[in-house]
Amino acid sequence: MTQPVITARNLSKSFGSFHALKGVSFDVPEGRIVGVIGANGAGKTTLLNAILGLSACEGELSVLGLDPKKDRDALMQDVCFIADVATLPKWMKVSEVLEYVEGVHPKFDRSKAEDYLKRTTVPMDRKIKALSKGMTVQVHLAVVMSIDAKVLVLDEPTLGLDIIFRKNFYSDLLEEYFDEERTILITTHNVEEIEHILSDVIFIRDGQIVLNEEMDTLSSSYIELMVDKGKEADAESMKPVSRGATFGKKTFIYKGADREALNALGETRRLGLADIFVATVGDSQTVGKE
Ligand SMILES: Nc1ncnc2c1ncn2[C@@H]1O[C@H](COP(=O)(O)OP(=O)(O)OP(=O)(O)O)[C@@H](O)[C@H]1O
Repeated sequence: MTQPVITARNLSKSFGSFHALKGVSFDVPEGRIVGVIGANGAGKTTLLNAILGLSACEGELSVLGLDPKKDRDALMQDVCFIADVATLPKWMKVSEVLEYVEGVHPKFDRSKAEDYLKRTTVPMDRKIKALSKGMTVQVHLAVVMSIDAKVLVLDEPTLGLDIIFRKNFYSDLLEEYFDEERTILITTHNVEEIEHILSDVIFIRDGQIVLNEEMDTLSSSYIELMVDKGKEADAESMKPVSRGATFGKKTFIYKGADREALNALGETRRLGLADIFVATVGDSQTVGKE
């Protein structure tokens, strides 16, 4: 078996007395697109920053066989990222940003970035400070998508972008950028927009991983049942993981239950990732429900 691209063992991070990551362990193999999903303040950015060597953590962490904190310069040859605060030098023109990245990054393909930007309304000769918020993100994404990296880390990459660009971005990411030699880690609160591209999902709550599963396994194991009147006791006996109500009927969510048996008790349906998150992580935490 090939080495995982990312290996984390018992990773912890504290800010003063506050524990933002509490003993997190996981592996990410090559060629996966992993969604890191969690509520506000759950620890997603803290985890991604550790992977990028931007902050020191306790525990063991290896990315492409390197220690991100000690070997950050070497790691950045093969790792690319966009943080939720997309910043670019405000005084530069868009064309100068591309020129600059071309000068400093040997794996940057300028013509590819220009092609991406041709599909937008971003003017090449405008200064970054004169772009709209969404346009700045578009420039940043065009740069990142044009670097031949092994690991791409995207922290809320589409914040501030319009819906059409967001859809196009994710389809470009899957169709044009991704291949089995690349690995992508992505966080977003718009879970519905990314669930179709994910191969794996990690749910984080209060600095801990509460679920780490392949997307296919996850979506096939959760079923929602809208219980027929009079069958509530039978539905309850099949041990739902969460309970709710819609249109005056009880709705129960099951993990790994026999769908045939559930069909006899009412209407069943598969759940989307946002609903699975709410069912497993809890109603007090919200994600993908904006
Ligand atoms: N530099 C810091 N100093 C103190 N506390 C911090 C610092 N950075 C993060 N935290 C705290 O750590 C926790 C996790 O923050 P983090 O940014 O990782 O959350 P997140 O899951 O990315 O949230 P969001 O979805 O809101 O971006 C939060 O409670 C946050 O306030």
